[in-house]
Order: sequence, then C-alpha cells, then structure tokens
Amino acid sequence: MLLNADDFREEARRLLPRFVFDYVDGAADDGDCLRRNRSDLESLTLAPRVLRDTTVIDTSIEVFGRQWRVPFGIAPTGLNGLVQPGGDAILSAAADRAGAPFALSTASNMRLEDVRAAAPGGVQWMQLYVMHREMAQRIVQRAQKAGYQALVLTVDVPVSGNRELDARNGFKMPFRPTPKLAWDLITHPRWALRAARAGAPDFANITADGADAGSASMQAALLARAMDRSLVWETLARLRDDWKGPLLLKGLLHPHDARLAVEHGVDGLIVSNHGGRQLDASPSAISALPGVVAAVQGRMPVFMDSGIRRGTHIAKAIALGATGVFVGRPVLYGLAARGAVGVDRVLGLLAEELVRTMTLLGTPRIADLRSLIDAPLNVRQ
Ligand SMILES: Cc1cc2nc3c(=O)[nH]c(=O)nc-3n(C[C@H](O)[C@H](O)[C@H](O)COP(=O)(O)O)c2cc1C
Ligand SMILES: CCCCCCC(=O)C(=O)O
Repeated sequence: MLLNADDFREEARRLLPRFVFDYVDGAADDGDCLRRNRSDLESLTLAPRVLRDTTVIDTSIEVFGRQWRVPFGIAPTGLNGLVQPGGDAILSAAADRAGAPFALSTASNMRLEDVRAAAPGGVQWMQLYVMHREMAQRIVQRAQKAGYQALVLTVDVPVSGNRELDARNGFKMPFRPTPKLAWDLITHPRWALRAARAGAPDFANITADGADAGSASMQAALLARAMDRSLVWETLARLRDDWKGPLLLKGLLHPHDARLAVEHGVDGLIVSNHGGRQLDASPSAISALPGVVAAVQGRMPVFMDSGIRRGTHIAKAIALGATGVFVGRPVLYGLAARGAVGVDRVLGLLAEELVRTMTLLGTPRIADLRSLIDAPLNVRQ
C-alpha cells in the first residue's frame, strides 16, 4: 500500500531503471548530509496543546500577494523528463490542483513557456542556474514574459556535488547505452518503451534559447553543473535590475549570508542544502533554519527544503520560523510510481498529514504553528 512518501520511494525504486532512480534518490559523497536532513527533522518534538477549537483547520498562507492552499510547494528539479516524459507539465498541473506553487528548473526537459501553459492559473516560479550570463539573462526575460511570478537563483552549485552513484551507473547525457545501462532498460521495459516513444530528453530551455551554438556548450555545462563561478554578491545587482518580480536565493545556510541577502535587495530565501546533493558536510537544513530566520528578522519570507517527508516535518519547519517548505524527491517518487495520480497522492498525503498534525497540536492556523516557538512547548532549536 502507498501510504506515505517512503512507500512511494520504494515503488519508484521498483519501476525506474537503476540509473534514473539513483540520479533522483542519490546524494553527494557518503550521503551524510542526506541522512542528517532526515534525522534532525525526526529528532525535533512538538508538544501539543489541548482543549483548543480545531473544528476548522486552515493550512493556507499568503506569499508575495498570492494565496497558497498549503504551506508547501514543489522544489525545482532538473531532468524530470527522465522520470516521466512531460514530467514538469504534470508536476506543475498537480501543484496547481493542490493549491501549491511549482518551481521549474533551468535544467527542465520542457520549454519554460510550455510548462507555464500547463497551469496558466497556478503559482509558478522559475529557478535559475547561471552557466553563462547572457544566456541567463535571456532565460530571465523569457520567464518574465511567460508569466512566472518569482525568480529563484540557486547559489549552492558553484560546482557539482560528488555524485558517485551516477558515476558508477555511467549516467550521462547524451545517453549512450553501455551493457550495464542496456540491462537496466531491458529489466524496466515499461519505462524504456515510454522513453523510446518520447525520444531522448534534452535541456529544452537551453536548446530553445536560440543563440547559435550557445546550445551545445551550454548543454554540456549544465550537464556537468559547470556554473559561472565568478558570480558574487555584487553581480547580483544586474539580476535584481533585470527581474521585475520577487527574487529568491536558494541554497543558503549561513546567517551571515542571510544578512547579505537582505542588504542586496533579495526578496526571499530558501534555506537548503540541495537535498544533500552538494556539500556532504553541510548542516541539515532544519538545523540551519533558526539562525537564518533570526538574521532576517522578518524582513523577507524564509522557506526551507531538504528532507521534508511528512506533515509533521512541515509543522516543525514552520514552528522554527519557516514561511513554508518545498519538497523535491517525494513528488518525483509519486511521478515515477503513478504519474499524475501519484503526484496528486503525494501532495495530498502531505496535506492530510499536516492537517492531522495541526489538529493534534491544537493549532488551527499556520500562524499558530509559528507561535509554538515562543510558547513553553518542547520545540528544540
Ligand atoms: C533529482 C533532483 C534534481 C534537482 N535539480 C535541481 C535543480 O535543477 N535546481 C535546483 O535549484 N535544485 C535542484 N535540486 C534540489 C531541489 O530543488 C531541492 O533542494 C531538494 O530536492 C530538496 O530535498 P528533498 O529532495 O529531500 O526534498 C534537485 C534535487 C533532485 C532530487
Ligand atoms: C545532470 C544535470 C542536471 C542539472 C542539475 C540538477 C541538479 O541540480 C541536481 O541536483 O541534480
């Protein structure tokens, strides 16, 4: 039975070729940070209040003038077309149905304009990787024109994390079958057939860029996660000018960086260690959250991702000051397991678990969760 995010993970493991599952599920080096994300979330406790009216539970929040029905959204993940062709359109539409935001990765296999069209009424944010400044500028312009409401600059990938599982699996694009990969495909015929019908996925936002050969070298750069490492706080000003809507930084963990973000006119933060896929020595995102929240002093919303698998995890992050959270792998497990229905179910499970948690805690509104931290409750920091 598929009763929680971990069940969907096992189903995804069964249905996806090994190299795809490992790409989605894997982490950097030894997976220490990945495990820490989860165990730190698990070790926190929330002491419930009793005899409070919880007849109606309201999980909605308002972010940048838009109402979210739930305080969580779908994090940007690249190469979703590998999990299922058209993955980003499916995820985006599912987020919209759940009243949640969707963040599209620069490394999508679909053009950002097409993903936007899949859920024109939804909250959609565009994630930016800067391999090349002019190309990034064009992506920003296209995202603005297509109607993305916020821009998320990912700042924790100056270089790729060390993904040994991918190396062992010979996972690289363009896809060149080796005997090991061929066996992987033969033993997962449903996935292989669907992928063969759809054709080899590429980085559609880069190929759609139009700038002559920009494409080939930029695709290679993105594949290698070879970003522009000369990007610094001072050069953020250009992006700040180009993008007219809210600008968020994703991948911050240090309170001092949070203060710099405030000084540089950033509108929001996503405290994240990339789901443990970058620096394996990083602190868990949940343990870094209170320091960032304190540094920001309410001057902008602070979101968190990395390790969220349960409604209780969402409640804990909010109790520690997060405006809301994002989930990465769980929705990809849902997509792999049952397509759109699976994504709906994973989002639905998280929402149901959150409602149950809020009822058990005696906190009918999201703001009540936030005040848990100031109350004499057992919330460890
Ligand atoms: C398969 C995969 C691809 C990812 N691709 C991107 C990406 O293109 N851009 C980005 O900013 N973060 C990317 N991330 C990181 C996620 O946005 C997010 O930080 C992370 O998945 C959160 O951790 P969780 O998977 O434990 O929820 C990726 C994560 C995964 C699992
Ligand atoms: C193989 C290149 C994928 C692009 C970047 C995806 C990503 O950020 C990740 O964590 O993986």
